[in-house]
Amino acid sequence: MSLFDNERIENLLPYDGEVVYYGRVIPLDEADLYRNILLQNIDWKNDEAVIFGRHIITKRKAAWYGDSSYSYTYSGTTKQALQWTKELLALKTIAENLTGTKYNSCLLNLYHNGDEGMAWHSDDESSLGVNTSIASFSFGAERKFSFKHKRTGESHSVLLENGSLLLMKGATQTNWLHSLPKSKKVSAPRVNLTFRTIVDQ
Ligand SMILES: O=C(O)CCC(=O)C(=O)O
Ligand SMILES: [Fe+2]
Repeated sequence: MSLFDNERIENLLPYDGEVVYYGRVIPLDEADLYRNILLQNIDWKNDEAVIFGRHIITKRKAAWYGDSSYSYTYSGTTKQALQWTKELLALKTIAENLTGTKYNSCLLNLYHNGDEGMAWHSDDESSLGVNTSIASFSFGAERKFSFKHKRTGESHSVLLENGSLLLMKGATQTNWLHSLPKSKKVSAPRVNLTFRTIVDQ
C-alpha cells in the first residue's frame, strides 16, 4: 500500500465527459468479504452475445439484478433482472450516497483472471437515456481501465483498486469508449458491479 491510496481523481477525462475515481471506499477486510460473498451467491452465467450472426459465449461471467423485473437487451440477447441480494442493496446505498444519484439496476461482471477482459464499447443503450450515471465497484484483483475518445482517439487509464468506486457520468458514454484490457500479469479474479438507472421501461 502506498501513501497515495484513496487518492480521488476529480475528472479523469480532459473534455467531453466526466469520470470520477473515488479510490478505495470500502476497507480492505470488507472488500475481501464482499468479493467472497459475491463470488458465492450471485447467479453468475457465461455471457452470451450474437456478433456478426454468430452466437458467442464469453469466458467472463455476468449477472443482472434490479428493482423490478427489468429486462435489458444488448448484443442481441435479453436478460431479466433478478431480485436484489442484501449485499447488492448495501453497496447500492453506498454508491448512491457517495455519487448523489439513485440507481435501479446492476450489471455484474466476473473476470476469472487477466485472460478475460472487456472490449472497447460505450454504455449508450437507449434504455439508459442520455448523460446517464454509472457507478462501478471493483473487488479482488486490480485491473487497468481505459477510455478512448471516439473522435480524437485520445486515451486515459486508471487502476481500479480492490474496494474502489468509479463514476462515469455526463457526456462520457456519448463521446468516449471504455475497456478493461487483458493482462498477462493478473492471475486472481475480479468482481465488478456497475449500478445503472434504466429510464424507459
Ligand atoms: O469491468 C469493468 O470495470 C467495466 C465493465 C463495463 O464496462 C460494463 O459492464 O459495461
Ligand atoms: Fe461498460
